[in-house]
Amino acid sequence: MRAAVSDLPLALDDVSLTSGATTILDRISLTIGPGAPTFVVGPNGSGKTSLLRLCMGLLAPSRGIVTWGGRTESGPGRRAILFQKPVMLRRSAAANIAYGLGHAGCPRGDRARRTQELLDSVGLGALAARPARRLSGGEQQRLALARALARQPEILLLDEPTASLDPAATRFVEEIILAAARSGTKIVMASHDLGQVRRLAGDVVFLVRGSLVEHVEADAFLDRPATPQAAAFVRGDLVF
Ligand SMILES: Nc1ncnc2c1ncn2[C@@H]1O[C@H](COP(=O)(O)OP(=O)(O)OP(=O)(O)O)[C@@H](O)[C@H]1O
Repeated sequence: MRAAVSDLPLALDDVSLTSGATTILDRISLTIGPGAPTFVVGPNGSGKTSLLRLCMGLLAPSRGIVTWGGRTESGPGRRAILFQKPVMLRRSAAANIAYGLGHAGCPRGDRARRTQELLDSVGLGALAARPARRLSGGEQQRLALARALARQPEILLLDEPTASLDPAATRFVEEIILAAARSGTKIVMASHDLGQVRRLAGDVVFLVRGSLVEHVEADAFLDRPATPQAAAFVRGDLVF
């Protein structure tokens, strides 16, 4: 199922995104390589979702270029993206996964077995027949992760996947994300949650009002922020 070419490194070179007179992202240069999860962090409206959409190839920059493994083509490649509120098909949990597998080119004869494996891997093996839309928020997020992982992405972009989950559900989702990272999937994840940054992140991309303020190791960001904005954000002060 995997293509031979790599989408890594994912690089933004002097990238801006504008809409009319509004600058959403302002001249960002950034290289994301393989390894531990990269976290995109910043206040509301700082451009995290827009950056993830650019990284997926869902948006084209207004200026600059985005490259995947040195290539500018923005086809679906080896990437998957998961939004905060996943959209489930009006079918069973299993059918949602099977649909993802079909899209990924999984042979029909292998789909039932792979579906069960993926459901088991996110703790939903017993809920295969449950209509997906009747699952709890945390279960739906786990199902969405399994559906995204069905495509065996090289890069998995996650937009605040635990934002509306309680601590137990958050922990479950974090474990799935870590397992994916350990098995070689590059995670690029937007989050507001500094505890989550400490638990999961390798490096941090810190945005304020569409500008890249810091791109550093997570420990450095949390313990030795180099800019006043990052220091204020880490302290929990309001950053505009
Ligand atoms: N198509 C668009 N047209 C105009 N402005 C937009 C568009 N998309 C996003 N914006 C604006 O760009 C800014 C960044 O939005 P974005 O959703 O990327 O930020 P975010 O950091 O993900 O925010 P949040 O943390 O609230 O989800 C916001 O002020 C938003 O209103």
